[in-house]
Amino acid sequence: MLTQLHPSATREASAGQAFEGHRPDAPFPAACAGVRADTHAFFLDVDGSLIDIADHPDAVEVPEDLPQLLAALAEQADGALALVSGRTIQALDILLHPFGFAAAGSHGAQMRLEPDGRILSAPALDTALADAVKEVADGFDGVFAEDKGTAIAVHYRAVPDAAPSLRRALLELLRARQDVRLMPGHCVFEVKPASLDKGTAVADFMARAPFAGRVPVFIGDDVTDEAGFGAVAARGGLALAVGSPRPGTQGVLADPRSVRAFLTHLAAVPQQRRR
Ligand SMILES: O=P(O)(O)OC[C@H]1O[C@H](O[C@H]2O[C@H](CO)[C@@H](O)[C@H](O)[C@H]2O)[C@H](O)[C@@H](O)[C@@H]1O
Repeated sequence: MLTQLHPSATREASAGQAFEGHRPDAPFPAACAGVRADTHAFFLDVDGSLIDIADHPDAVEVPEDLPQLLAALAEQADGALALVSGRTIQALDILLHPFGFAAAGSHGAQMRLEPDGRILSAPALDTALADAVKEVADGFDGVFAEDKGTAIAVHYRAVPDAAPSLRRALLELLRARQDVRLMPGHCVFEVKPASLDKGTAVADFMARAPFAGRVPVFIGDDVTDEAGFGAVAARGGLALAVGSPRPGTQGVLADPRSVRAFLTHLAAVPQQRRR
């Protein structure tokens, strides 16, 4: 599924490109052998997997041809490609303009499953909780809260030493709550619905076309991706870590550049076969 946020998006994707900027620095892990665009479904984490981590969420640099590369692979996979991110789907659409990919946002609290581009969303966190989380964040110099509606990320990248006391304060705040949980990520603590994660997102996608019947592949770099790794493993799929091995992964791609090289390879193979 690829929503046309821009009228020429699908036509541009169909044209096919070489994506010359993404050459692998090293051979792909052995676990990648046999992965094909026409038989597999692709679940892709964004920050730290498709794009490099930056000092601030707004400071990330998206390689110029990444949207086009993802669109080309989505087309080769008959739409069986979804972004599975902690960011909101609206934020993903801005980063990957002009395309609106199938996506899970806010760690599964938002889902875009249908070709009409509609976003299904869990209820926003209650205002009292959101305000209390922001108050905790405001109590730490260099910490800031990113309110995503359905989840709040509390970022401490500028002050890593604050992590233990920040975590204690947030856990104390959530002590009586069963409906939300605190999830750690890269220099961030996320307050999010307890029942939704990247694993529930993968399960939702895999239950419907064009994902159903394909072998799922999840690529991610963080503890927040582990539910996604588990969901693909439960369906006979492949979990690939980025950077260093993570529990439940069968191979490691060195960095986002290597991930893009692998996706470039996958997008190119069927095109070559067709000639
Ligand atoms: O699930 P992901 O696609 O990996 O998104 C996870 C979070 O990404 C963003 O924060 C992270 O990336 C920032 C930019 O590189 C970095 O500054 C921050 O320290 C990281 O935690 C995003 O802001 C969050 O909302 C996402 O949940």
